[in-house]
Amino acid sequence: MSTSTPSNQGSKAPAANLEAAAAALVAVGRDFYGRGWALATGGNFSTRVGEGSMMITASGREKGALTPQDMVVLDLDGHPLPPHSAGSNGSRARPSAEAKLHARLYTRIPEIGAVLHVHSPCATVLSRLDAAQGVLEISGYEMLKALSDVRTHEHKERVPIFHNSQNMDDLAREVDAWMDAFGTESIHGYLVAGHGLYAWGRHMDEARRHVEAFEFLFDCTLRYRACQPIAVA
Ligand SMILES: CSC[C@@H](O)[C@@H](O)C(=O)COP(=O)(O)O
Ligand SMILES: [Zn+2]
Repeated sequence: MSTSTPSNQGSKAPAANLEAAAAALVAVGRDFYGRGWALATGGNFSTRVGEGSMMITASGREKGALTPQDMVVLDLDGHPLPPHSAGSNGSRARPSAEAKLHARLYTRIPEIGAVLHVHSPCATVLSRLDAAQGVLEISGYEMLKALSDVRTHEHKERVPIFHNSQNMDDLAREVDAWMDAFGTESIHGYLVAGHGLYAWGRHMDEARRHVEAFEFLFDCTLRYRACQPIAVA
Protein backbone atom coordinates (compact mmCIF):
# COMPACT_ATOMS: atom_id res chain seq x y z
CA MET A 1 0.00 0.00 0.00
CA SER A 2 1.23 3.49 -0.65
CA THR A 3 -0.45 6.71 0.48
CA SER A 4 -0.06 9.50 2.94
CA THR A 5 0.23 8.90 6.66
CA PRO A 6 -2.70 9.92 8.89
CA SER A 7 -2.73 13.54 9.97
CA ASN A 8 -3.88 13.15 13.59
CA GLN A 9 -1.31 12.83 16.35
CA GLY A 10 -1.37 10.60 19.42
CA SER A 11 -4.33 11.21 21.70
CA LYS A 12 -4.95 14.69 20.28
CA ALA A 13 -7.51 13.56 17.71
CA PRO A 14 -10.39 16.03 17.59
CA ALA A 15 -13.62 14.82 19.20
CA ALA A 16 -15.38 14.96 15.83
CA ASN A 17 -12.83 12.51 14.40
CA LEU A 18 -13.31 10.20 17.37
CA GLU A 19 -17.05 10.38 16.94
CA ALA A 20 -16.72 9.50 13.25
CA ALA A 21 -14.30 6.67 14.08
CA ALA A 22 -16.72 5.21 16.63
CA ALA A 23 -19.60 5.48 14.16
CA ALA A 24 -17.54 3.63 11.52
CA LEU A 25 -16.76 0.80 13.97
CA VAL A 26 -20.42 0.53 15.01
CA ALA A 27 -21.41 0.31 11.34
CA VAL A 28 -18.89 -2.38 10.42
CA GLY A 29 -19.93 -4.44 13.44
CA ARG A 30 -23.59 -4.32 12.46
CA ASP A 31 -22.80 -5.22 8.85
CA PHE A 32 -20.39 -8.10 9.57
CA TYR A 33 -22.60 -9.53 12.31
CA GLY A 34 -25.49 -9.51 9.84
CA ARG A 35 -23.42 -11.49 7.35
CA GLY A 36 -22.49 -14.09 9.95
CA TRP A 37 -18.84 -13.08 10.05
CA ALA A 38 -18.74 -11.93 13.69
CA LEU A 39 -21.21 -14.07 15.61
CA ALA A 40 -21.23 -14.79 19.35
CA THR A 41 -18.90 -11.84 20.19
CA GLY A 42 -16.23 -13.12 17.74
CA GLY A 43 -14.24 -10.54 15.78
CA ASN A 44 -12.81 -7.13 16.62
CA PHE A 45 -12.41 -3.89 14.68
CA SER A 46 -10.15 -0.87 14.92
CA THR A 47 -9.28 2.33 13.17
CA ARG A 48 -6.30 4.63 13.47
CA VAL A 49 -7.19 7.89 15.20
CA GLY A 50 -3.71 9.41 15.26
CA GLU A 51 -0.20 8.56 14.12
CA GLY A 52 0.36 6.66 17.36
CA SER A 53 -3.12 5.70 18.46
CA MET A 54 -6.08 3.54 17.52
CA MET A 55 -9.70 3.16 18.51
CA ILE A 56 -10.69 -0.50 19.01
CA THR A 57 -13.78 -2.39 20.07
CA ALA A 58 -14.04 -3.36 23.73
CA SER A 59 -13.65 -7.01 24.64
CA GLY A 60 -16.54 -9.43 24.74
CA ARG A 61 -19.11 -7.13 23.15
CA GLU A 62 -21.87 -8.33 20.87
CA LYS A 63 -20.51 -7.05 17.55
CA GLY A 64 -23.92 -6.53 15.95
CA ALA A 65 -25.07 -4.23 18.74
CA LEU A 66 -22.04 -2.01 19.36
CA THR A 67 -22.49 1.58 20.53
CA PRO A 68 -19.90 4.39 20.71
CA GLN A 69 -19.48 3.50 24.42
CA ASP A 70 -18.04 0.14 23.35
CA MET A 71 -14.87 1.74 21.93
CA VAL A 72 -11.48 2.18 23.60
CA VAL A 73 -8.66 4.48 22.48
CA LEU A 74 -5.15 3.09 22.99
CA ASP A 75 -1.65 4.08 22.06
CA LEU A 76 0.24 1.53 19.98
CA ASP A 77 1.91 0.08 23.08
CA GLY A 78 -1.57 -0.79 24.37
CA HIS A 79 -1.87 1.98 26.96
CA PRO A 80 -5.34 3.48 27.29
CA LEU A 81 -5.72 7.10 26.28
CA PRO A 82 -8.39 9.44 27.68
CA PRO A 83 -11.87 8.34 26.57
CA HIS A 84 -12.71 11.68 25.03
CA SER A 85 -15.00 10.50 22.29
CA ALA A 86 -18.28 12.50 22.28
CA GLY A 87 -20.61 9.61 23.13
CA SER A 88 -18.23 8.19 25.72
CA ASN A 89 -19.65 7.81 29.23
CA GLY A 90 -16.22 8.12 30.80
CA SER A 91 -16.02 4.47 31.81
CA ARG A 92 -12.91 2.57 30.82
CA ALA A 93 -13.96 -0.59 29.01
CA ARG A 94 -11.45 -3.43 28.60
CA PRO A 95 -9.95 -3.34 25.09
CA SER A 96 -10.22 -6.31 22.74
CA ALA A 97 -8.13 -9.28 23.86
CA GLU A 98 -6.47 -9.11 20.43
CA ALA A 99 -5.57 -5.39 20.54
CA LYS A 100 -1.85 -6.25 20.32
CA LEU A 101 -2.31 -7.78 16.89
CA HIS A 102 -3.99 -4.59 15.66
CA ALA A 103 -1.33 -2.38 17.24
CA ARG A 104 1.50 -4.34 15.62
CA LEU A 105 -0.04 -3.82 12.19
CA TYR A 106 -0.43 -0.04 12.70
CA THR A 107 3.13 0.18 14.01
CA ARG A 108 4.61 -1.92 11.27
CA ILE A 109 2.70 -0.49 8.29
CA PRO A 110 2.19 3.29 8.64
CA GLU A 111 -0.25 3.43 5.71
CA ILE A 112 -2.80 1.23 7.47
CA GLY A 113 -5.89 3.15 8.62
CA ALA A 114 -8.20 0.28 9.68
CA VAL A 115 -7.87 -3.37 10.77
CA LEU A 116 -10.79 -5.80 10.75
CA HIS A 117 -10.86 -9.28 12.26
CA VAL A 118 -13.70 -11.71 11.47
CA HIS A 119 -14.63 -15.26 12.43
CA SER A 120 -16.39 -16.19 9.21
CA PRO A 121 -17.07 -19.89 8.56
CA CYS A 122 -15.21 -19.90 5.20
CA ALA A 123 -12.07 -18.28 6.62
CA THR A 124 -12.14 -20.55 9.64
CA VAL A 125 -12.54 -23.79 7.67
CA LEU A 126 -9.94 -22.89 5.01
CA SER A 127 -7.45 -21.81 7.66
CA ARG A 128 -7.62 -25.32 9.11
CA LEU A 129 -7.49 -27.13 5.76
CA ASP A 130 -4.28 -25.35 4.68
CA ALA A 131 -2.68 -24.85 8.10
CA ALA A 132 0.03 -27.43 7.43
CA GLN A 133 1.29 -25.46 4.38
CA GLY A 134 1.28 -22.23 6.37
CA VAL A 135 -0.18 -20.37 3.41
CA LEU A 136 -3.33 -20.25 1.32
CA GLU A 137 -2.73 -19.39 -2.34
CA ILE A 138 -5.55 -17.94 -4.43
CA SER A 139 -5.34 -17.26 -8.15
CA GLY A 140 -7.54 -17.13 -11.24
CA TYR A 141 -10.43 -15.06 -9.87
CA GLU A 142 -11.45 -11.65 -11.21
CA MET A 143 -12.39 -10.70 -7.63
CA LEU A 144 -8.68 -10.58 -6.76
CA LYS A 145 -8.72 -7.11 -8.32
CA ALA A 146 -10.80 -5.88 -5.35
CA LEU A 147 -7.56 -6.14 -3.34
CA SER A 148 -5.59 -2.89 -3.55
CA ASP A 149 -2.88 -2.75 -6.22
CA VAL A 150 -3.93 -6.07 -7.82
CA ARG A 151 -4.44 -5.61 -11.56
CA THR A 152 -5.17 -9.06 -12.93
CA HIS A 153 -6.97 -12.30 -12.17
CA GLU A 154 -3.61 -13.99 -12.78
CA HIS A 155 -2.25 -12.48 -9.56
CA LYS A 156 -1.40 -15.07 -6.92
CA GLU A 157 -2.54 -13.86 -3.50
CA ARG A 158 -0.61 -15.56 -0.74
CA VAL A 159 -2.47 -15.45 2.58
CA PRO A 160 -0.19 -16.54 5.44
CA ILE A 161 -1.70 -18.89 8.03
CA PHE A 162 -0.43 -18.69 11.61
CA HIS A 163 -0.96 -21.13 14.45
CA ASN A 164 -3.68 -20.07 16.82
CA SER A 165 -2.64 -19.13 20.33
CA GLN A 166 -4.32 -17.61 23.36
CA ASN A 167 -1.04 -15.80 24.02
CA MET A 168 -1.12 -12.62 21.93
CA ASP A 169 2.59 -11.96 22.43
CA ASP A 170 3.39 -15.37 20.88
CA LEU A 171 0.97 -14.80 18.01
CA ALA A 172 2.28 -11.28 17.38
CA ARG A 173 5.84 -12.65 17.33
CA GLU A 174 4.86 -15.29 14.77
CA VAL A 175 3.26 -12.65 12.55
CA ASP A 176 6.28 -10.35 12.92
CA ALA A 177 8.72 -13.12 12.03
CA TRP A 178 6.78 -13.92 8.84
CA MET A 179 6.62 -10.23 7.88
CA ASP A 180 10.34 -9.80 8.56
CA ALA A 181 11.03 -12.72 6.22
CA PHE A 182 8.57 -12.00 3.41
CA GLY A 183 7.62 -8.33 3.75
CA THR A 184 4.16 -6.77 3.74
CA GLU A 185 4.04 -5.21 0.27
CA SER A 186 1.93 -7.83 -1.43
CA ILE A 187 -0.37 -9.07 1.32
CA HIS A 188 -3.76 -7.73 2.36
CA GLY A 189 -4.51 -10.02 5.29
CA TYR A 190 -3.61 -13.16 7.19
CA LEU A 191 -5.41 -16.16 8.64
CA VAL A 192 -5.11 -17.65 12.10
CA ALA A 193 -5.74 -21.40 11.98
CA GLY A 194 -9.15 -22.45 13.25
CA HIS A 195 -9.78 -18.87 14.25
CA GLY A 196 -10.38 -16.35 11.47
CA LEU A 197 -9.14 -13.59 9.20
CA TYR A 198 -7.27 -10.35 9.85
CA ALA A 199 -7.45 -7.87 6.96
CA TRP A 200 -6.61 -4.19 6.72
CA GLY A 201 -6.73 -1.17 4.45
CA ARG A 202 -5.60 2.43 4.14
CA HIS A 203 -9.02 3.48 5.40
CA MET A 204 -12.15 1.79 6.71
CA ASP A 205 -13.84 1.46 3.31
CA GLU A 206 -10.81 -0.28 1.86
CA ALA A 207 -10.48 -2.62 4.84
CA ARG A 208 -14.17 -3.52 4.51
CA ARG A 209 -13.73 -4.15 0.78
CA HIS A 210 -10.76 -6.41 1.49
CA VAL A 211 -12.71 -8.48 4.00
CA GLU A 212 -15.60 -8.75 1.55
CA ALA A 213 -13.29 -9.77 -1.30
CA PHE A 214 -11.50 -12.34 0.86
CA GLU A 215 -14.82 -13.80 1.94
CA PHE A 216 -15.91 -14.19 -1.68
CA LEU A 217 -12.56 -15.73 -2.62
CA PHE A 218 -12.59 -18.11 0.36
CA ASP A 219 -16.13 -19.18 -0.44
CA CYS A 220 -15.22 -19.80 -4.10
CA THR A 221 -12.10 -21.71 -3.08
CA LEU A 222 -14.07 -24.03 -0.81
CA ARG A 223 -16.81 -24.60 -3.43
CA TYR A 224 -14.23 -25.21 -6.15
CA ARG A 225 -12.41 -27.77 -4.02
CA ALA A 226 -15.70 -29.48 -3.21
CA CYS A 227 -16.31 -29.93 -6.96
CA GLN A 228 -12.95 -31.55 -7.65
CA PRO A 229 -13.08 -35.28 -8.35
CA ILE A 230 -11.89 -37.42 -5.45
CA ALA A 231 -8.57 -39.08 -6.30
CA VAL A 232 -8.86 -42.89 -6.30
CA ALA A 233 -5.81 -44.75 -5.03
C1 LIG B 1 -16.04 -16.13 20.63
S1 LIG B 1 -14.66 -15.77 21.59
C2 LIG B 1 -13.59 -14.96 20.43
C3 LIG B 1 -12.42 -14.29 21.07
O1 LIG B 1 -11.62 -15.25 21.74
C4 LIG B 1 -11.59 -13.56 20.05
O2 LIG B 1 -11.01 -14.42 19.12
C5 LIG B 1 -12.35 -12.50 19.32
O3 LIG B 1 -12.34 -12.41 18.11
C6 LIG B 1 -13.10 -11.48 20.11
O4 LIG B 1 -12.39 -11.08 21.23
P1 LIG B 1 -12.63 -9.62 21.83
O5 LIG B 1 -11.82 -9.61 23.10
O6 LIG B 1 -14.11 -9.47 22.05
O7 LIG B 1 -12.14 -8.64 20.81
ZN1 LIG C 1 -10.91 -13.71 17.10
